[in-house]
Amino acid sequence: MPPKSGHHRAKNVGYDDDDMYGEEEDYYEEEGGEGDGMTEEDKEQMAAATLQVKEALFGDLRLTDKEIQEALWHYYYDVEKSVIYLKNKHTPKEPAQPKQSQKPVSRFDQAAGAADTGAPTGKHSLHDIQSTTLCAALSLNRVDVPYPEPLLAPLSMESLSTKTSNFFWDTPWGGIDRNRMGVIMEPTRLRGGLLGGSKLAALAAKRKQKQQEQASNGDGTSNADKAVALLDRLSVKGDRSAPAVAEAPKPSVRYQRKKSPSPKPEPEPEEDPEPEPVKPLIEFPDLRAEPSTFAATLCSDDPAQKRKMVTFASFDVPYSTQSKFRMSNPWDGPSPDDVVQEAQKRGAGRTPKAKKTPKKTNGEALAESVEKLSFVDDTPKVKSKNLNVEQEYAQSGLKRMLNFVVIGHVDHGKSTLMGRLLYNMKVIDQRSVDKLRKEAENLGKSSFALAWVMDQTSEERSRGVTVDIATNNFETEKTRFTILDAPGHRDFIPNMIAGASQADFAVLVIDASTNSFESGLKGQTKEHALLVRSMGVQRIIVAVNKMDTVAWSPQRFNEISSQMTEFLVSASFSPKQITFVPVAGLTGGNVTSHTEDPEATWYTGPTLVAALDASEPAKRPIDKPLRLTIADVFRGSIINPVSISGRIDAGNVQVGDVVLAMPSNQRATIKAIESETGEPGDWAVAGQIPVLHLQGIDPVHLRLGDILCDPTQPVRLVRSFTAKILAFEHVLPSTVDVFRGRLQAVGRIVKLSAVLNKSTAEVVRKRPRIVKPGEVARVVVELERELPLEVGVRVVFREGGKTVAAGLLEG
Ligand SMILES: Nc1nc2c(ncn2[C@@H]2O[C@H](COP(=O)(O)OP(=O)(O)OP(=O)(O)O)[C@@H](O)[C@H]2O)c(=O)[nH]1
Repeated sequence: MPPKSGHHRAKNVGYDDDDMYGEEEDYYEEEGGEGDGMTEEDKEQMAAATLQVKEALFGDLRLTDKEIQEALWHYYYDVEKSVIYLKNKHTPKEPAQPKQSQKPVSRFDQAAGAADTGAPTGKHSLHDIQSTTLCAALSLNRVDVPYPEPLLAPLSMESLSTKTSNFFWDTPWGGIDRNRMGVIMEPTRLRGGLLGGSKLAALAAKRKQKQQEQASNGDGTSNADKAVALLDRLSVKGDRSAPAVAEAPKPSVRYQRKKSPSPKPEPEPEEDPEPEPVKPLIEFPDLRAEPSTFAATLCSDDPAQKRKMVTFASFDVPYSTQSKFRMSNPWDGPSPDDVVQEAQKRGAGRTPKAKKTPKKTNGEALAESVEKLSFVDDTPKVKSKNLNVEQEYAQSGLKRMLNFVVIGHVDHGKSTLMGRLLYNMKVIDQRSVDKLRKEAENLGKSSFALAWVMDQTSEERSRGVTVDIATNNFETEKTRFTILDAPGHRDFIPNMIAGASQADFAVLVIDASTNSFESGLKGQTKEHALLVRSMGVQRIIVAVNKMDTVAWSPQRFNEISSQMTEFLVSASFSPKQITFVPVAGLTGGNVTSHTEDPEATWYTGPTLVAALDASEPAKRPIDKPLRLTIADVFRGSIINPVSISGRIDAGNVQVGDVVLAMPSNQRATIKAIESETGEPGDWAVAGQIPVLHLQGIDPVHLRLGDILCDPTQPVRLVRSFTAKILAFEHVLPSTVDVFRGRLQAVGRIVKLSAVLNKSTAEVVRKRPRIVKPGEVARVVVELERELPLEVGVRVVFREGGKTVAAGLLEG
């Protein structure tokens, strides 16, 4: 007998036979000692219990002590249970009742009965469906698995024929096509595991077989009890004290152990715990839908089944059901591309037939006509008056016209001086000057008020420097002047060059205040002077400015004059063409009238305006072919969509003339002409800077620096040229930026031909390796792109932000 400790433990929990077997086996091996294993206490307890059982039987049964003790051992000295057991076992049995249904039916028998008959006994319920469906879904086998109580609710015959789809007949998706319903395939072979091929299943099968044999032998009375006992063993027992009226002694393999001396109970039928898997005993109603193609393909081992399902569930794509689709061969006939190409071939050479235009709505017609209107150039053709412009100019009695460029180092007072000039010449009124002064004061730049007469952009005003050429006009009694105010900052030298290229003469402004003149010499004072000379400017007026800051010192004035004369003469200016005027642009001294400052009485020379007026204009090549350098392009005006302004270098123009823009090589007609002062006119001549309103040309073909020329004698586009240059820096064969007015291109000095005499232009030295600053030389230049250049035009070479040389194109 096992010791008590193991006894209690085994009774507290109901285990599966498999579990108990292994567990107990280990246990006995540990305990396996000699003798019956009963302690003295056990023996006493057994003897007392045996007496009690005998008393309880009252001699009803003649039983040996061994039989009684066997029962007591089995029921752990429980006298009551042992008595019941013994009575049941040894009381003669009555013949089996023919109506088993009248007997209390255990739950196991309910399930077993269902398996036997294949017919459920109760009503169809949701649980039925769920249980059977669940079983099918999980185990994929039909086995006699003990179900939880709710799942064993009786099934009706009706449910047998019930399909899963019928159950969902009232759901929104109940009418789904059969071939679109999900299917679970039953595997073709049994799987192992608890629900498929466990010992439990085998045991149940064996028991069922035994029951059938007993029933056939007429011994079916204890089937139900045994079934219940089996069920009880399969569930956890929470209450051992509950009466077990029909409970049979629990069959246990432990008593069959070799070493156990205890009396052996009756041999149980479950001798063979590992029977072969047998056919499932419970046949559940077949609620499965047909497997889907996917499931059949994936799960089924049966190729025939797979084929069947594929055939069953395959369906045509929608449009393939149309006979037209089925019958047609997409490769019949030519491809769409072939059709198009064939049609194009046939249509080649034929005049296209007028398309049948669909009838338009009023709105569409209106929109179309408006669109047409916008593209129709309704500008009337400009007719030329065929004037003799040279004769017109001679007879016009116009004042002579002079353009001058204002140059000098940054902040030496150029714009202020010009502002004062314009103010004194009544070009701008006091109100305008007051307004500018106020604005300048607000920005803390009150001293710049007069400069703002010329510097009109916000950038120029906020930075206090001139950026681009500013133009303005004024007149004296005999001359109409155009001012070209150039920026003094070295960053804007290309703009200064553009201004210088339009000028007849130059006004060089020098700050007379201490150190400013000297610093200017190192800066742009000399560079500007050299540049304008190189651009063909011969006359120069030097305005020694800010004389108020040096108390109109004649010494300072003379000092500056002498130094600058020396330099300018060295730069090829004729002394006769150089004029010095002491001025104060801010206060207006000597600008248009002599200053009243007593310290300035020593100066008796001309005022600035007088010096300007004393200038002689260069000879105007009015009779030459037209050459106009574009200085500005305007677009967007409704009346005049495209306009340009620029100096006429040579020739003349009149309204109705056709001009050629180079290098774009586009023609345009002159629609109207305005003078520098905005007065309309019929013609303009060389030396003037008119505004020309053009038609018949897109503004994209017009850029700053381009040339408008006579279409019959156009300017040449060149890639290589020879020039006579004045060197400002050492000149070597190298890459340079070539400027022609505002036109610019990258070029390379490929050859130093000769160093020339400055006055006579005779060759001094052939093929020099280098040209020194101040020397005049002949060089050959090649350009990266074509520029409109011809003999006599001025070019400037710059390198690394510095002007290295400037000169005249020779060929
Ligand atoms: N005292 C005094 N200051 C002057 C005179 N002329 C100009 N200034 C001042 O000099 C500063 C520069 O004057 P601007 O006219 O802007 O000089 P700028 O040469 O035109 O300068 P950029 O165009 O940028 O090269 C301003 O503050 C002027 O008020 C002058 O005659 N006397």
